[in-house]
Formats: sequence, C-alpha cells, structure tokens
Amino acid sequence: MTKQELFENIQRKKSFLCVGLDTDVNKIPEHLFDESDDPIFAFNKAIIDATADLCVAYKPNLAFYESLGLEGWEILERTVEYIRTYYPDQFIIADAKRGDIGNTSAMYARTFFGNMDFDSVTVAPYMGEDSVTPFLTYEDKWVTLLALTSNKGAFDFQFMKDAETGERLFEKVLKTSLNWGTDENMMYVVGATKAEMLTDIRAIIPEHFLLVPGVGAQGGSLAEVAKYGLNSTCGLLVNSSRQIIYASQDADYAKAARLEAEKVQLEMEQILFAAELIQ
Ligand SMILES: O=c1ccn([C@@H]2O[C@H](COP(=O)(O)O)[C@@H](O)[C@H]2O)c(=O)[nH]1
Repeated sequence: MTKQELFENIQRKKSFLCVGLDTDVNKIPEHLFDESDDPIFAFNKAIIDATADLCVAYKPNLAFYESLGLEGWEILERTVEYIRTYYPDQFIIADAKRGDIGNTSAMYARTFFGNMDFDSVTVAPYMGEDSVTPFLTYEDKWVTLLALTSNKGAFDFQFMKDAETGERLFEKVLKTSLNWGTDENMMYVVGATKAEMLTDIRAIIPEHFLLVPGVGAQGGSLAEVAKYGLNSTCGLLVNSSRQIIYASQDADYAKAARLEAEKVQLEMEQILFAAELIQ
C-alpha cells in the first residue's frame, strides 16, 4: 500500500485506528473452545468482522502466535489471508521487532513480505543499516522502525545523550535512518506514553507516518498524540490492542470490541475534522 492510499483510507473511514491482534489463548472467551475447533482464529475473525469499518490497520503481535508453535503460525497466516480477502483496504503490520545481519534480515523480509502478505514489519534499529535495508527492497512494503518505545525501559537507553551534541539516542536513530528509506516506505514507532516528545520528533521527521502504541491499556492519550503528532497526511496510526479486543470476555466480546473501537474512531473523526483533514 502506498502512503497516498493509506491517507485516503484514513479520510474515507475517518479513522487512524490500528487494532492490535494480541490474541492470548488465556484471555479469549471460554465458550469459543466449546463451539469451535479453531477458537483463536474464530476470535480473530469475529474481532476483525466487528471492527474493520472502524479502523485502517491491524497489527498482530507475533509473540502471541509464535508462543503457540506451528499452530500459532498457521493461525497467523490464516488471519492475514482473511483480512486480505475480506478487507483488502487494511494495512497489516507484523509486530515482530526483527532485524539481524543482512542475509538473515533478508530471510525475515521474505517471511513477512514474500511468503505472507503483510504491508509492514516492525524492525529494531540496534543492528544498523544493513539489518534494515533488506526489508526495503519490496515494492509498496514498509519498515516500521522502533524509535521511542512506550515502555518504562525506554528510559534505559533511548534518552541517552551524545556527550558532544546533546542528541538523544532516539533522535540519532531518526536522523541516521532517514537515509535508509523514505517517508513512502518507512514509518516509526513512537509510544503514546511519550507524546510530549512528538514535537521534537516531528522536527526531524515531519512527513513520516508514526505507529503509536500505548493508548488504552497503557494509559497514553490520543488527544496528546494528535496534538503533537498529526501532519498534513494525518501521519499517525494509533494502535490499541487489549482495550479493544478484551473489552468483554463473555459471549458479547465482538460487540464489546466494536463499542470500544467506535469510541476511539469517534474521537479520531473529531480530531481529523478539527485539523481539516476531512470535511
Ligand atoms: O513501544 C512499543 C512497541 C510495541 N508495542 C506493542 O503494541 C501493542 C500494545 O498493546 P496494548 O494492549 O494496546 O497496550 C502490543 O502488541 C505491544 O507489544 C508497544 O506497546 N509499545
């Protein structure tokens, strides 16, 4: 998907919501295990059907699937195929946080872009340019590079300052990686819990899309993220996982997920309207 197509989807749906498919076998409603021989996929399918008109992206986190072994990997593949078949306008992000020496990264890229039809994969910047560029060789596919993460541990390294320039590590990541790709094939993870940093971040990357996890269960503020992070093509995909997909653990789970997604979408619509990005 191109940047322009992503922006058009945001305008049409009046939403920049990314629903996180962090499907935990211990958290899905128990009745699914009685009713289906494929309960995790049944859960994903119901969540997707209930939210697809309210969001522009889905983000399965690989940990939840890989932890189930071969079966989990097959569920992930079927989930991606399901979204592609029934909701082809969705941007699908593999939250895998990969990155290795070049030839190994090339295999990861083949996994997510060649074998599976993801639009993007999250990549850690720590191993540098040759660990990232193999993901950028696929047309209309994106790298989502970790820049400033939402967790407490972000303070361990990401705010470290260069002794001479005073530049923080996350700023160094942004500036250095700017040459690896473009705003048409790279976006960055910035946690909603660090929204106050978005002004500094936008000074370095005004045009890039940002994937913003951390609203909902982690307590980040959508209003703050939009205030400092919005740009002329919206430039934001705001992810919410647990708050939406586990809104209820009873038989009404899909309806409850929809209600949660609707609340976020409505707030996003107001933000987009106020910024004159939609009419
Ligand atoms: O900095 C980061 C990077 C990735 N994540 C991932 O996003 C979702 C957030 O889930 P919630 O349930 O909405 O908190 C999850 O998959 C994380 O691994 C992040 O939170 N922060």
